[in-house]
Amino acid sequence: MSRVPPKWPPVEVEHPAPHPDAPEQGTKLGPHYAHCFGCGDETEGGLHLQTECGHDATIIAQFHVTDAHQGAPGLAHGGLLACAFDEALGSTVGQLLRKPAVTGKLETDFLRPVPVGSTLHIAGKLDGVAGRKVYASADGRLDAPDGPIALRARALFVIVDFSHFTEHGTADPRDVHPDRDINP
Ligand SMILES: CCCCCCCCCCCC(=O)SCCNC(=O)CCNC(=O)[C@H](O)C(C)(C)COP(=O)(O)OP(=O)(O)OC[C@H]1O[C@@H](n2cnc3c(N)ncnc32)[C@H](O)[C@@H]1OP(=O)(O)O
Repeated sequence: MSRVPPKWPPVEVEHPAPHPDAPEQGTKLGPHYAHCFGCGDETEGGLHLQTECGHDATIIAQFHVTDAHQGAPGLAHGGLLACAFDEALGSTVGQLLRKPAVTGKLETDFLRPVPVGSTLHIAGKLDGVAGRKVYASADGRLDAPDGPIALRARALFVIVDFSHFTEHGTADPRDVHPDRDINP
């Protein structure tokens, strides 16, 4: 089976600089929402992704794989790994562009099994913007920032108005103000 990916990004894009308010390199980023399955600290069975701002406009996320994340005995479930990338890529878009966005498309290449007990080091970056479409990608390395690549993912995020979260979800409209026009 060919593993040659299609052209990425699939359309002509611009390469925006990170927003002036994007966090500086080394900044630890807490959960954007305590009940988020990907990063929340009040979700018992969640992924508890821990993210920080890396160098060269990257967002680095660490996912510690536990027994709660198994698919096959001793191995991480692929869907949960894809979820970790969704979260890491969403954080990359939100933190670097400071605009609310949702996942439109997520593609994941699973290159190596990810054992329980390992830590996946995910490095996300922006690949370009075309109107409301934001293209981002990430590599996930096993047990070290320079470990072997276990997964690769590419995603399209679509910039939305904050009302996306109040009309379709239960976000509080009072949370909207000019300094916090990002995902709730
Ligand atoms: C600090 C903060 C941290 C924040 C940290 C946040 C971390 C959160 C991480 C988790 C993120 C999630 O999981 S978000 C949850 C999962 N995702 C969702 O629930 C999204 C559900 N889908 C939708 O709501 C909608 O389909 C939208 C918003 C994606 C798009 O609808 P729309 O607003 O009507 O716009 P629409 O015209 O359809 O699409 C806009 C453009 O994108 C293109 N487009 C849309 N979807 C696709 C697609 N699958 N594949 C190709 N292209 C697509 C369209 O062709 C169009 O291109 P063109 O005509 O302009 O060329």
